[in-house]
Amino acid sequence: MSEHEAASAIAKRTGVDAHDIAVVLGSGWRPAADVIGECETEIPFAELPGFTTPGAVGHGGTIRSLKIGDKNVLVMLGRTHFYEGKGVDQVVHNVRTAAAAGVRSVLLTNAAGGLREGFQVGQPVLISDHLNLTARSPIVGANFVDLTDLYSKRLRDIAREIDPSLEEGVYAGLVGPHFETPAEIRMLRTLGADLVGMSTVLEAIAARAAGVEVFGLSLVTNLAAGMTGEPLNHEEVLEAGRAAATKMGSLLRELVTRA
Ligand SMILES: O=P(O)(O)O[C@@H]1C[C@H](O)[C@@H](CO)O1
Ligand SMILES: Nc1nc2[nH]cnc2c(=O)[nH]1
Repeated sequence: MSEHEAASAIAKRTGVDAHDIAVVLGSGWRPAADVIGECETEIPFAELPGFTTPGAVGHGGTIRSLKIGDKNVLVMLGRTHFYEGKGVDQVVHNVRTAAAAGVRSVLLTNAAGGLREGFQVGQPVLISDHLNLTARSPIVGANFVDLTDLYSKRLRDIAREIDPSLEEGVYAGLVGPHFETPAEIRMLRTLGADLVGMSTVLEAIAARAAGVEVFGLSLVTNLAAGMTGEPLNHEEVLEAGRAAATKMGSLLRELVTRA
């Protein structure tokens, strides 16, 4: 199924011909959806061409259309991850659909492990750049897409106007679904990563290829493997997301308003 079929289905179901901004909510971010704005139309992924219900717990599996100020906003509660084995095109169908629906900017959020000393659980971090360690690309063929300033400085500056305490970091996108070993976290730190996750990088590349401005925001839901000596688990990730939902939802709402 093409993204154009999904975009026309969204236009038909929402009555909105073109949306301006899309927000993708990662693990544990679902409670932030209600804070971002009042839902006008909600569509289960399963009812949209080419979408599948997310396999990861904590991913809502619906798309909401709402208005924030004069902007028509798509909020995607959940995503497909590459580790689900459905291929790269399935992972990036969300942002391709958003682009086909007319959005100019996509705000990608995720739950991530914190690698940098001083990062705390519950801390949001602006993604300044990424390391794509999936060994994959959503782009096929000799289309040499430029990725400089992939994570829009314009939107990062607006986010810092909203919350000057926001720090920036480099996000390492791995396949997962296993968490990293302590040795891999030491390697990633040597490679310059500040955050580690299992999403976002392929979506960001696909959005850039579609000419859509990209913003990325990680919520540090745990310190990366080996930093505390404690084991990692997904429930801890979801709990940190729930605890930060109101703050994260408010930040995203204000960012959409000013974007
Ligand atoms: O969609 P995101 O990247 O927030 O999901 C993260 C990565 C894994 O899917 C899961 C691990 O807890 O959370
Ligand atoms: N790869 C990875 N993804 C995460 N998502 C939330 N925490 C983590 C983590 O520690 N590692």
